[in-house]
Amino acid sequence: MANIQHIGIVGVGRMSKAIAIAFAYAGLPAQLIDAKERPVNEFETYQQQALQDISKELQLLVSTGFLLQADVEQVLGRISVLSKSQAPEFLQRCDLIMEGVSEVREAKQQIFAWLDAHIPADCIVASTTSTFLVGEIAAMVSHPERVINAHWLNPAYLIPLVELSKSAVTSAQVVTDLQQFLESIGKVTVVCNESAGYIVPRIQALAMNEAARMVEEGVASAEEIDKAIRTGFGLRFSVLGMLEFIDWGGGDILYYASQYLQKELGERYRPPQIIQTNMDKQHNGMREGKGFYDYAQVDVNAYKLQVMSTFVNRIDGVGLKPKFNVLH
Ligand SMILES: NC(=O)C1=CN([C@@H]2O[C@H](COP(=O)(O)OP(=O)(O)OC[C@H]3O[C@@H](n4cnc5c(N)ncnc54)[C@H](O)[C@@H]3O)[C@@H](O)[C@H]2O)C=CC1
Ligand SMILES: O=C(O)[C@@H](O)C(=O)[C@H](O)[C@@H](O)CO
Repeated sequence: MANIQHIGIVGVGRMSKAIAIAFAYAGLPAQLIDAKERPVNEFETYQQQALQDISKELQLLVSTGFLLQADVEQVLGRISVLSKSQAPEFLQRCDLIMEGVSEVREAKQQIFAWLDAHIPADCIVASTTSTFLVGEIAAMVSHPERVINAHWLNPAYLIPLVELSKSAVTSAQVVTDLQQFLESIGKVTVVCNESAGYIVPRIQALAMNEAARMVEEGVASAEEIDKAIRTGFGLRFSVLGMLEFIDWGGGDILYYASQYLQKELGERYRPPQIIQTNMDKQHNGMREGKGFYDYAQVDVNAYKLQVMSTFVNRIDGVGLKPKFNVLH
C-alpha cells in the first residue's frame, strides 16, 4: 500500500472538518488548511471556532456511543488548522490533498492554482466536489494523472462510502493507492468514470426530487413519505443493491411498471434501453438465470438464505421484526 502520511485537507468547512474527524479517528494526523487569506487575529478566531466545532461533533459522537469520552482528546489532538500563509511548508511534504472548498468554480480554480505551486508532483489530488467533473478539476492543476474526485457522503465520518471518480488520464496507481488508503481507515470505496453525479447523487437526486414533488402534489405528507422510505425503500436497499433487486423482482416487471408510470406521470419514468434489451434476451433476472448478474454459477438457495438472514438481522436491529403469534 502507498505510504500516505501527510494529508492536507484544504478548506475548513463542513466536509473538510468531517473528513478530518474520519482521519483522526483512524489514528492519523489531520491537517486542515484554511483556503482563505485572513489577518492573523481573524485567523486565530477562525481556527479556534473550527476546533470548537469539531469538538462539538466529537461530543455528539460520544453521546451516540461511537466514540469513548476517554478518546476524545486523542482524536482532537490529531487535528490542527494551518493558515494559508503557514501552509506551504507542510504542502511540500503532502502525499494526499483532500480539497473541500466551496462549490464555486473561481474558488476551486484559485485554490488549485495555489496548491499546484506548493505540492510535490506525485501528491494525490482528490476533490470532494459534488458536481465538477474530475476532468474539470484536473484541468486546474499540473500532472492531471494524479487527480481524482473523492466524493464522501454526509456525515463523512459515519457513512462508509466514498465514491472515487477517475478521468481518462487518472493513473491506475492513483486509483489503487487512494482506494487502499481509504479502505485502511474503514471506508468502502467504489470507482466510477467521469460522469455527472457519480453514482449516489445521480440516483438520490431523482428520488429526492420525486419525494418533494409528491408533497407538492399532495400525494402524501412529508412524514408519510419519509416513513415509507425508512421502513420500506431505504431498509430494503440497505440489504439489496438496486440492480440486484431488479434481478429479484424481474426486469420485465420494472419495464411494465415504468411504462404505466410514464403514461401517468411523465417521460422521466421511461425505462432505459438496457431493460428492453434484457427482456428481448430473456435476461430478466434470477428466475431466468441471468439479468444484471449471472446466476449460472451461483448457488441460488444459499444466496437467498444469506440475503434473507441479512434482512432478518436488519429488521430486528431497527426493532421492526414482527412478534410471533402477536394476535394469537
Ligand atoms: N455539504 C455537503 O453535504 C457536501 C459537500 N460536498 C462538497 O464539498 C465541498 C465543500 O462543501 P462544504 O464543506 O459543504 O462547504 P462549506 O461552505 O462548509 O465550506 C467551504 C470552505 O471553502 C472556503 N472558501 C469559500 N470560498 C472560498 C474562496 N473563494 N477561496 C478559498 N476558500 C474558500 C470556506 O472558507 C470554507 O472553508 C464542495 O465542493 C461540495 O460540493 C460533497 C459532499 C457533500
Ligand atoms: O451526502 C451526500 O449525498 C452528499 O454527498 C451530496 O453530494 C449532496 O447532498 C447531493 O447529493 C445533493 O443532492
